Amino acid sequence: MSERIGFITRVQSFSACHRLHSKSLSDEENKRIFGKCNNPNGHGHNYTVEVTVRGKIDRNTGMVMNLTDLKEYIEEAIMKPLDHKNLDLDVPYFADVVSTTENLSVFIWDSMVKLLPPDSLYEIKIYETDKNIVVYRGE
Ligand SMILES: Nc1nc2c(c(=O)[nH]1)N=C([C@H](O)[C@H](O)COP(=O)(O)OP(=O)(O)OP(=O)(O)O)CN2
Ligand SMILES: [Zn+2]
Repeated sequence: MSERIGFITRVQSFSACHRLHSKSLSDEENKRIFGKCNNPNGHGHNYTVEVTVRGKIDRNTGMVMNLTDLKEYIEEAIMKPLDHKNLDLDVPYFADVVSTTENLSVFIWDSMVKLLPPDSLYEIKIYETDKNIVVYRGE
């Protein structure tokens, strides 16, 4: 039988607060562009992240990857740096990067890719709210 390619996804939720504010824009521009999300004292989200890994379904184990290993990588790359944090103040990456969900997806991609086997990370999908969803595939 030829090799089969599978996709596995693990879902993880975390809570964090942030403020959408760009240091390269004036206060007026920040207020105009980001509106209520530019509130000086920030606001919070219960984020849900889907991490999808692509790979060969191993003939011996029947797995693309052991989901128990994926769970540990997610703990390192997502939960430890982000859960119950102020993204802008607690995560050095966001000191000069606006903490939009697009940029958060890039941060998570860059963190996950360091832990996973080469070329295995397929997609990071983040639900910032029930209605606001961002997908990043490393491009
Ligand atoms: N392209 C992006 N636009 C916005 C982002 C983002 O990350 N990328 N983020 C925000 C705010 O941080 C915030 O998430 C918006 O929340 P809110 O408007 O409350 O969310 P909903 O649209 O789901 O709420 P409803 O008011 O119920 O529609 C803004 N833009
Ligand atoms: Zn927000």
